[in-house]
Parts: sequence; C-alpha cells; structure tokens
Amino acid sequence: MGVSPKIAPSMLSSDFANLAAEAKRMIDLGANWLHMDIMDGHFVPNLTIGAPVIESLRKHTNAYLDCHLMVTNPMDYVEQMGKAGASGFTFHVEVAKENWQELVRKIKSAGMRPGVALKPGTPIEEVYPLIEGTTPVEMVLVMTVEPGFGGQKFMPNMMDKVRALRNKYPTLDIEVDGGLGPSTIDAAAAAGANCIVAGSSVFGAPEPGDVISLLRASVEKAQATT
Ligand SMILES: O=C(CO)[C@@H](O)[C@H](O)COP(=O)(O)O
Ligand SMILES: [Fe+2]
Repeated sequence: MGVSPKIAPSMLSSDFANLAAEAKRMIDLGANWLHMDIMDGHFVPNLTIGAPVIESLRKHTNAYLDCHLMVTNPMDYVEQMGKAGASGFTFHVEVAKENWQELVRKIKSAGMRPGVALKPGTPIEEVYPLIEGTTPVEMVLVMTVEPGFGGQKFMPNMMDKVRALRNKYPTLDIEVDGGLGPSTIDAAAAAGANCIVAGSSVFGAPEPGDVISLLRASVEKAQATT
C-alpha cells in the first residue's frame, strides 16, 4: 500500500494558551500534521477556534495544518481559512449534500487540500461520489466517535467503513479521528487507515513522543503485511 502514515496530534487536547509552543513540541516529537478541530457550536455542541487562531499559529509554524471543520456552513469559511494558512480543509458530508462540488472547487482554488468527514451514523456510500467526482476530495475522515469532544471512546465498528474504503481506493488518504491511542491503533491500522488523529492519548501521555512513534509503527507494520 503506497499511502504514507501521517500522525496528527489533535491540538484540541493541547494547552491552547501556549498553542505555538505546543505545535512546535508535537512536530519536534515526530508528528507529521497538526489536527485543528474547528467547531461552530451548531453542527456540534461545542465551540472551539476559527480562522484567526489558524492565522496566528501559521506565523509560528510551517507545519501542515489539518483542519477539521465541524460547522453547519463550511462554504462560509473557505476563503478565510485559505487566507489564514490552513493546509487541509475537511468538511462534513452531512452538511454538503447539495453543494459539495462547488465546495471542493473553492477549497482547491483557495490553495487547500479538500477532505470529507463522516459521522458514525452516516453510511460510507455517501462519500463515494465525492471521491469519484471530476474534482475529487483527497482524503476521507472516518469519525470513530461522535464529533464534538476529545477524550471519547473509540468505536471499533467504524472499521468496516475504513476497510470498505481501503478495498475500493488503495491510494486514498484515510483518516481516523476519535479515541485513537496505543490500545486502538492496531484495529485502525489493520483496517487500512493511514492518517491517525490522536488528542488525549498523545497529550495525556508522560512521553507523547513515544505514543506518536507507536502509532506510526503500527501503521507501518500493517502496511508491510498487506
Ligand atoms: O474531531 C474530534 C472530536 O470531535 C477529534 O479530533 C478529537 O479532538 C480527538 O480527540 P481524542 O479522541 O483523540 O482525545
Ligand atoms: Fe477532529
């Protein structure tokens, strides 16, 4: 499988008051991406950060900022996120059923990499047209918890979705998000996930760098045996 592992600490579990230092710490410890959870208090019952914080962080790092937009109107944020310096813009399929083609086009024109996310209750078939369209998304984020909060329990039954995607799209970036850590990574890696978001398991560990290395090793091992 030719899809490289990307380990993406979720900065939602970091010390937001020291975001630049936390970002540098994660990159220095071997993270590939920084996962930024943007929540509007409407699509999910939590409110986090937006483009102004991405813009501030961008002044301190050239890392890939993997932005996960848990918002009801993703179109409203494309331009400002692009200007702020976001690298990836992942929207939820549940709120883009009518306008995903225009949305993906705009994300690309704004210089970002488009991704689509789906909630646990959303069937995987709903994202297939977005991967197969003329302007396709470049990543699928399979939520392994209900979106809204860090620190929740991994849902192993979501691995059926990851397996179905990997069988159909051998070179697609497939991200898993929610409850990933040393006890759950092997299931996700075996199913075919290569982009791994981990918040509480990384930031809550005495040695976050060890967790990052373990997550990567698990993905590499699973890839070597498929
Ligand atoms: O998108 C989300 C939550 O909605 C995630 O990115 C979480 O922030 C992951 O945190 P952990 O489950 O790894 O603690
Ligand atoms: Fe996320």
